[in-house]
Amino acid sequence: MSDRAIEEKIYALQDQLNEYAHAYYVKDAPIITDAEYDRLYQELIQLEKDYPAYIRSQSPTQRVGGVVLAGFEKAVHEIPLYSLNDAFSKEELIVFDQRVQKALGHSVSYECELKIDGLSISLKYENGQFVRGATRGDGSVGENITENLKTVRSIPMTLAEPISIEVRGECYMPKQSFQQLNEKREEAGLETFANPRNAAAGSLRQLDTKITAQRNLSTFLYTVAEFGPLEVSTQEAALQSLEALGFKINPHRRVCHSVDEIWAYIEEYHEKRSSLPYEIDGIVIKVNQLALQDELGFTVKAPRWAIAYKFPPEEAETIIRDIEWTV
Ligand SMILES: NC(=O)c1cc2c(=O)c3cc(F)ccc3oc2nc1N
Repeated sequence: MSDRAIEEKIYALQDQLNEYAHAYYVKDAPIITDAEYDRLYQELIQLEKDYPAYIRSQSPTQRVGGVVLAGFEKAVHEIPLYSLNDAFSKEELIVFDQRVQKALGHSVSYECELKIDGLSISLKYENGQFVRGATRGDGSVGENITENLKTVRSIPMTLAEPISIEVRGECYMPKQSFQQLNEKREEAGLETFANPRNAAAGSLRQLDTKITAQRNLSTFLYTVAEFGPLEVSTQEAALQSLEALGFKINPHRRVCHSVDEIWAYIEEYHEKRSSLPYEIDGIVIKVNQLALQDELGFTVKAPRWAIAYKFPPEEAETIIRDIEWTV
């Protein structure tokens, strides 16, 4: 075969395996069997060994890590990552809604999303290529964990469009992976992680990225640092654009038009919480229209156009149930 033909064969195989991985890790909808994927993957491993010149950074073989870092560099966030104000009752949501309506002079619709209990991350792309990944840190300066995030299979190395954009979201460890990891650590006499969030944080802070690669981390992206590159006018449309670009977006979101609708959504997912394959600690409620978000702006530490409703801690509910029982 000519060099040109070999190059084309290897690039085509890399692209094909990336498409299968996207279906599996981002869409949760595999299109071929694991055995078929492994067979093609082994074929690519052999071809890249024979022709290393054709190993591209976005090849699926580069997801397994292997870089051992000396430490993490600082990563400056040009656009700060804010935190959310919290609400713990329906009454506090009513106050939030009234404050929004008063500031805008009219009622608004809200995008409600599950509040994933993971680690905030920021992903930077230039002309469609992944160039930097960072933790939130203090909101202005985080840690550069690009090499670790390259091993997170749901994070695309190449976007569907060659745009330059910075997206933000949550990196998390699925509950099942968390249980399996702790079982292994227990057997090895290692300290176990307290919860999936700590396990995800510990996995992203590994200096040996081969270890990160084995932790089965995943992501849900939920916002862009600035909406310029996307021609969208609502949070819902922004999420659909991020999905079209190749990001993993949480499907359990809902546009609500009143606090009662928001509260119905909260009760529904408080019920469903234990059946989800990942931890959530509440619900995030955002003004859906992006122009209205801009009008409301931010306080020193948080957006005025969003609030996080936090579920009551589970153990508290157990105690209350026990007390009722003894009466
Ligand atoms: N954990 C989450 O699942 C989640 C977190 C945030 C934020 O922290 C957040 C912070 C802001 F300043 C603005 C919007 C946000 O939207 C968010 N949306 C989410 N779904």
